[in-house]
Amino acid sequence: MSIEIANVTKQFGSFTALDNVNLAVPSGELTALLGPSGSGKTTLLRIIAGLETPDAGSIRFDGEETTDRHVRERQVGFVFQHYALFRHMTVEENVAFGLTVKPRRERRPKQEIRERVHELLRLVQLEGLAARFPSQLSGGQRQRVALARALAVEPKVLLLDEPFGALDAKVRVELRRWLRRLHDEIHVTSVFVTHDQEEALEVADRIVVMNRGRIEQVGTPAEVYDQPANPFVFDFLGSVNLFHCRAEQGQARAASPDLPVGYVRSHDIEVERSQTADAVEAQVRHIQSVGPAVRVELLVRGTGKTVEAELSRDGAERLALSPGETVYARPRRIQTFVEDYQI
Ligand SMILES: Nc1ncnc2c1ncn2[C@@H]1O[C@H](COP(=O)(O)OP(=O)(O)OP(=O)(O)O)[C@@H](O)[C@H]1O
Repeated sequence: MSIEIANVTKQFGSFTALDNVNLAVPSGELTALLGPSGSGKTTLLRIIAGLETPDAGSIRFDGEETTDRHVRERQVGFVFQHYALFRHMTVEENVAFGLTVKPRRERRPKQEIRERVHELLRLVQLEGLAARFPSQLSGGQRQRVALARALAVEPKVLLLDEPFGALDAKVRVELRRWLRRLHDEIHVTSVFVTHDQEEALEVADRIVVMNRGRIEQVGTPAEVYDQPANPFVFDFLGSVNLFHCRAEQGQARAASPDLPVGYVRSHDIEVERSQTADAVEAQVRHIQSVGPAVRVELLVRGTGKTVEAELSRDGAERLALSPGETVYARPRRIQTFVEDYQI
């Protein structure tokens, strides 16, 4: 089921939460709505769900006008950050819930519901835990139950609002990989809200970058990361360092304060012991190991500005840097934008 969002605007009092948003969500894809807090991601998801009505614009499911349809008729499944499982029900009963509360004429026979629930528990890899209560599960297991419950009613669209937001970092990473594999199996059109760039880059087929109620860019993870449409997207998707330089086919040329500002990712800064044409002189301020990488904070000579280079452990060992030393920072890959933007 495809979703088309056309000219959607939503105000809360005088505050514009969504400002003329247009978006096409292709059928069967996993789309991430990514943006900082307050950018309108949840509001857009709730409008797709039918939990919120837009002030203007329309929502179509497979080309069919859905804007005034009740949430129940839209056939959407939800998973929220805080697993809203029924505490007094077992895992099996939780997953079966949507099927057992259907009107009698639509309800399937008990045995069929049981089979469907067990099929779903197999899918979310929780078959052995059917008889447990939510309090006897880990956070990650609860979210998988919530997902199985959402899928039980065979939704046409699956909506997930920060589904792993309340989990610790390691479980988050495991679950997002698992969600990606699950989506590859079931292919239900899914929209996923997150403010975590890494999560969006790793999980989604397509990323919608939002900012202040507007869409800044829509693209594949590689497109938004490698070809950001503007400085906001560049900034939101990773580290930013500003260099005064001229970009020639992505290569930095010279470094003088009179040249325009270019945007460089930390891992695209080369630290060298000797001066080259496109490098700036800098002093090592701080060196920090972060897992497999080493971050080096550099004070650029004559500007008072700092940049951060991210080196591999091997690279850092070869350089054997110490704080206070003079080095040369050379941007390998540089992005410039016509529009002026202050970070
Ligand atoms: N019911 C409401 N009444 C008033 N303002 C609201 C309401 N719902 C959302 N807002 C405001 O609209 C803006 C967008 O909110 P929304 O929840 O869509 O953002 P978000 O991008 O999902 O943020 P977060 O990542 O923090 O959840 C926020 O500034 C929020 O305070």
